[in-house]
Amino acid sequence: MTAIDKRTWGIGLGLAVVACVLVPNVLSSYWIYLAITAMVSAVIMQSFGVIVGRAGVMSLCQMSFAAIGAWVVLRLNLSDAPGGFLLWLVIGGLAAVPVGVAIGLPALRIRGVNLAVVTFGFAVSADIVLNANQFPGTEELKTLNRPSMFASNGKFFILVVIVFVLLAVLLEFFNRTRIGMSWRELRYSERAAAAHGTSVARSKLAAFALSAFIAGVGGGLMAGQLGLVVASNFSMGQSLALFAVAILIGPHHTEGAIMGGVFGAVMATILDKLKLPQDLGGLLFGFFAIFALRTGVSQTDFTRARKREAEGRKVLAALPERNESEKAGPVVAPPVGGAPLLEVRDLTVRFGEVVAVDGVNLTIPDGGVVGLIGPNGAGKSTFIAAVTGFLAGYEGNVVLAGQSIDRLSPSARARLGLRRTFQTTTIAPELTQYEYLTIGAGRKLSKQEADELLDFFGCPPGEVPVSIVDVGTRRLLDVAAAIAARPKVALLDEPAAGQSAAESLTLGRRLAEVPSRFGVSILLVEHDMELVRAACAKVTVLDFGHVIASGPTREVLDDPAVMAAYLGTADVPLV
Ligand SMILES: Nc1ncnc2c1ncn2[C@@H]1O[C@H](COP(=O)(O)OP(=O)(O)OP(=O)(O)O)[C@@H](O)[C@H]1O
Repeated sequence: MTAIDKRTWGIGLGLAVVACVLVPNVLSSYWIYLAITAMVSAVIMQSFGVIVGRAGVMSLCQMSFAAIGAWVVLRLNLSDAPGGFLLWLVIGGLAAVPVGVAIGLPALRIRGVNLAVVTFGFAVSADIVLNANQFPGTEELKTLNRPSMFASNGKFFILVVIVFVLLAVLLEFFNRTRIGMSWRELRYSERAAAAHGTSVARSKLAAFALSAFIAGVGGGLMAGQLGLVVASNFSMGQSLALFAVAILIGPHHTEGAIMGGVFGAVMATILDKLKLPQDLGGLLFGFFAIFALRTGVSQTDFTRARKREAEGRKVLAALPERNESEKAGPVVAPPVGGAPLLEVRDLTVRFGEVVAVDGVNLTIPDGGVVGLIGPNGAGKSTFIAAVTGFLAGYEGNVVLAGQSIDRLSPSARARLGLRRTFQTTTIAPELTQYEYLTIGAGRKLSKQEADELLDFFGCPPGEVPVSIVDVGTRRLLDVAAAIAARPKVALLDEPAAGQSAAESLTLGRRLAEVPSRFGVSILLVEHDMELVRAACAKVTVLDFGHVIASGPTREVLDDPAVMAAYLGTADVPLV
């Protein structure tokens, strides 16, 4: 935890204590009740924070999970189950988890609006079931038994604050785990997350499970506040309105969850006082949320980004000027490498009638840097996609360190030591470079290790946020993140796009150094021949999906057939 994090946590906890002292002792019973409503909503907002804010999944059924929590708590209360309210709260939260996972299962195949429809469908079904049935205790008029310590509304407010803080701590812990970090990437790009070794399925299901648990606890707290609940407390309209608030405010940050809770409670009260229908609140939130959905940036994200960017700009302004020859570093002979490490045999990829890769054989030696070149549309990116598992239906074999990996998913291949970068990078702009390197590495990096990597690839200092880094540097950061994982082989797809000729040559020299310095062998797809000459001892040339030449770089690049393919004098496939 950084010093800033510690300070923020200190202030947050201090404010929680102040609220627990002031609210019960200073406010009137009406405002205490409203404060409880706001904090219960804030807990439910935390559940939106996980699924919507972190994982970027459009879930419209969080109130249905809350209903499950409330139902279980009231059922246990009705049968005077042992353990009391606090234990029932946990059980209520846990009861929502399997349902959350079940709703999350379709999320493994669909995303975006389609997934929103699935979750909305569940909310509608839950609505119908809840309206047709009463919550436990309603018929018997048995209201919830609060623990004696938290019996009064003032004391119950303190309990809700404690639960909120405990959940905030749990989330802080979770956000630092591998799965929690992966959510931040998942929100922007599932394929980038998979390329970093994240199991997208596990990561999404974990988000559904955790958010359902928190919503279930929120529902239980609502039962504790009201004594008895009715179906309309958990209607799909409520889910929609809170979803809109979540998009607008960004409850994945603790202050956002509180703001969302307060906003929801206050808006309901204002509408009530003005004798306006509550649905108007949902409508208003929805209207504003459209703007947040369009930009993908919530209020808290925006505020935090501005602060971070201002600090990042200061760091950039203080950097000493370095000329290109200083950055270039030593000239290293392109490494030939030793025994075969990645072997691709007879690889064929078809897209309908188009044969994008046609029986390609290619070997990356241990400790070597091999180039894969060819004109636009030759099949280079398709080759990388197939080898790394992103195109499942290929023919041929891919063997990594003697092990056939054809049946493995992209994330499993990444975890075995096969990393890739993409032609278009989609790094979450809210991350700092340090954070992105950690996600790429899949482990905690020491500051020294991260600094060394960033410096080696010519990226700015780690605390600079990605949002103020130019596109060319983002590509270098992507390469640094792939190397940070210390894979066996990294497959780099045009890493020099967006670089000047001098920067490109510098990158070539650096890549030549990677095997000896980081123990990573490389397949490099590039159009910049100077870079290829600087980095690669061997080159394979593709044209129309076929290998037209392969061998030592200098010989291959001087081959007339290769020149013809590049200069366009060959108007038929060269086989
Ligand atoms: N998803 C797809 N569906 C259909 N055809 C595709 C698909 N992806 C690639 N292709 C086709 O496969 C061929 C090879 O494309 P690929 O992107 O692999 O070439 P490339 O060598 O990487 O080109 P560039 O240098 O422009 O990136 C092209 O004819 C392309 O149109």
